[in-house]
Amino acid sequence: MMLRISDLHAAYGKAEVLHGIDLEVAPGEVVCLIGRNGVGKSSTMKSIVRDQIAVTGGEIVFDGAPLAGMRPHEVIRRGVGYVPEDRRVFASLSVLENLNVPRPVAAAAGRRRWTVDEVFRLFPQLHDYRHRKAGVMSGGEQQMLSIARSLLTCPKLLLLDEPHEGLAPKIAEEVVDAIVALKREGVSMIVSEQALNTIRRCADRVYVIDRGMMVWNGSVDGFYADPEITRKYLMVQ
Ligand SMILES: Nc1ncnc2c1ncn2[C@@H]1O[C@H](COP(=O)(O)OP(=O)(O)OP(=O)(O)O)[C@@H](O)[C@H]1O
Repeated sequence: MMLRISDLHAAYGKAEVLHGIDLEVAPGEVVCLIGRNGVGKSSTMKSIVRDQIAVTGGEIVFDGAPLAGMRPHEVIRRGVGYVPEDRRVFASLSVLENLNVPRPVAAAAGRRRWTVDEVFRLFPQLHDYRHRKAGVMSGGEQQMLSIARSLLTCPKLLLLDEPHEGLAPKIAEEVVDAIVALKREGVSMIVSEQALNTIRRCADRVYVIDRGMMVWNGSVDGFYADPEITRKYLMVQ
């Protein structure tokens, strides 16, 4: 397994928000994590990269090694790319300057190496806008930039937190195109979503989370075959 999360508990201060999450990602697999607003999708990703949240129980093993006790930059250096929901591009820097922020990663065994030229090939629009300040670009362009920047850390596993949020359908489709292209390159991914429509084209398996617990997992087809799952865990009640 590329990633194995077992019985994960995590908290903000004293408030536990994850109550025993299990999740696995095989090499090259795209797993979709879905659930309503506030159920713990972002918290699950933050727990993997040790970002702002305290892991209070359970285990996360990435690429054969437990991540316990690591700082965020160490997790990223080991090969986890993280594209947070708020994208965190540097608004006053140009596209090119944003892409020069990650320190170049030395080629490591089993890791696909990405260069700025290659990410421009994946996102030609970013090349056209390379001298433009990130702050004036659209949400979709900023999303592409955030993904492009994380690729420069040469991840084996990419965490995309609601990459389609707030994007027009056409732009959201372009993000899915990029996910499909990355999948072809062998990058494993966890993509969080509030609904499954945009991810249908690229997900291998689905995990449904509700109030800090994993309530269902299975194939994309299995998910669609059971409308009760959507009714129970995804519709606004
Ligand atoms: N920094 C924080 N401090 C305290 N509580 C938080 C913090 N961030 C999130 N929470 C709480 O943790 C729970 C899970 O939130 P999380 O952001 O993981 O949900 P989500 O499924 O990703 O939803 P969203 O669509 O809002 O991103 C929520 O109850 C939320 O209010």
